[in-house]
Amino acid sequence: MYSTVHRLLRINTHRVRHLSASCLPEKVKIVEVGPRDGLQNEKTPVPTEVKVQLINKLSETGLPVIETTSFVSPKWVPQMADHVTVMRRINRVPGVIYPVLTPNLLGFQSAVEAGATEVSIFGAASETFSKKNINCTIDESVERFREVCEAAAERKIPVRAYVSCVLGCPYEGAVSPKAVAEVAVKLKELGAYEISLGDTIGVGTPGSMLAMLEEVKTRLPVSCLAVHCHDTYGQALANILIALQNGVSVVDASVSGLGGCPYAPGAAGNVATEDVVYMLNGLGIHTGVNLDKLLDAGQYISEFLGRKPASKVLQAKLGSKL
Ligand SMILES: CC(C)(COP(=O)([O-])OP(=O)([O-])OC[C@H]1O[C@@H](n2cnc3c(N)ncnc32)[C@H](O)[C@@H]1OP(=O)([O-])[O-])[C@@H](O)C(=O)NCCC(=O)NCCSC(=O)C[C@@](C)(O)CC(=O)[O-]
Repeated sequence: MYSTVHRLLRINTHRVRHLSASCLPEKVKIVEVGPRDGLQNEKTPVPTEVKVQLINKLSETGLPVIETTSFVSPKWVPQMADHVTVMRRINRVPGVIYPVLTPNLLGFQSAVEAGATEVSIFGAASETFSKKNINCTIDESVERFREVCEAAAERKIPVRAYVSCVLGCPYEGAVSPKAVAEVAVKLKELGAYEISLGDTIGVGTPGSMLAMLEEVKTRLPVSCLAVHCHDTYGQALANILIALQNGVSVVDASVSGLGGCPYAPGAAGNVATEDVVYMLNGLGIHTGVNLDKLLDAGQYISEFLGRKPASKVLQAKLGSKL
C-alpha cells in the first residue's frame, strides 16, 4: 500500500501546486528536533552511540537542520548529560546545521567548547512553565538569554529562540496570543534570527493556531517565524497547514514522532518528520528531504526503543512489508 500511495502522490503533485500556489510557500525548511526534543524525554537512558547513529542517519536524508542535544543541567535532564560526547562523535555533513539548546551562559560556553556553531535559547509565554522548566521568571529568562546572545554575537554564532506554551500551558491552561507575541518580540530583539512558536503540550487547533499567528504577525515578520507542534490531540498537521497558509515556511518536527518535554507531563511527541515530509510532498512543496532515507532513520530509532512509531507514514511502510 505504501508504495502505491507514494506513486499516486507524485502524479498529483503538480496539480496541487497549481491549486495552492497562491497561498503556500514553495519551499519549507524542516528543523529536525528528534535527537534533542525526542530523546530528552525517554525514561530509559539511550546510549550515546545510538544517538550518534541516529544523527548520522538523519544527516544523510537532506534535512538542513538537526537539533543535536542540550547543554542543560544533567540534574534536570539526565538524558542530555552526554552532550559533549554526542557533539564530538557525530559526522557533520557540510551544509547541515547542528544547533543545541543553551539555557544560560554556562550552557553556551560548554556548547561552544564542544564545537557548537549554532545555539537555541528557550523561553515561554507562561510564567509557571518558565519556572518549572528553567527555574526563573520570564523576565529573568530574558536577562539570561541576553547574556547568551551577547556572547554569541561576539563569536558570530547564530541564535534561534523558542517560545513554549503558545497554544496552552500544562499549569495555567489558556495562554493569550498577546503574551506569546510579547515574549517573541523580546527574544527577537535580543538578536535571535528565528522564533519557533511551540505548542508544547499539543492542545492547539487550527483555530487557536490562526488566532495566535495573526497576533504574532502584527509584531514580527512572518519570515522569522517557525512552528513547533506537539501532537497530543492529533492536530499537529492541521495546525502546520494553517501556519503554511499564513506564510510560515519553517517547521520543526521529530523523526518517528519521538518525544515530549520533561516539564510538560502528558504531552505527546512532536509531529513526526516523516508525516510532515509526506504532506509537503503531496502539496508539491520542496523540502530537499529524501523520505525513504528518513523512514529508515525512523525505523532505526523505533526498533531501538522497541516501540511502534508515532509516524503514520512509517506505520504504513512497516505494515506494507507484512
Ligand atoms: C536552566 C537551568 C540550568 C537552571 O537551573 P538552576 O538550578 O536554577 O541553575 P543554577 O544557576 O542555580 O545552577 C544550579 C546547578 O546547575 C548547574 N548548571 C546551571 N546551568 C547549567 C548548564 N547550562 N549546564 C549544566 N549545568 C548547569 C550549576 O553549575 C549548578 O550546579 P551545582 O553547583 O549544583 O553542581 C535548569 O533549570 C535546566 O537545566 N533546565 C533545563 C530544562 C530543559 O532542558 N527542558 C527541556 C527543554 S525545553 C523544551 O523541551 C521545549 C521546547 C524547546 O522543545 C519547545 C516546546 O516544545 O515548547
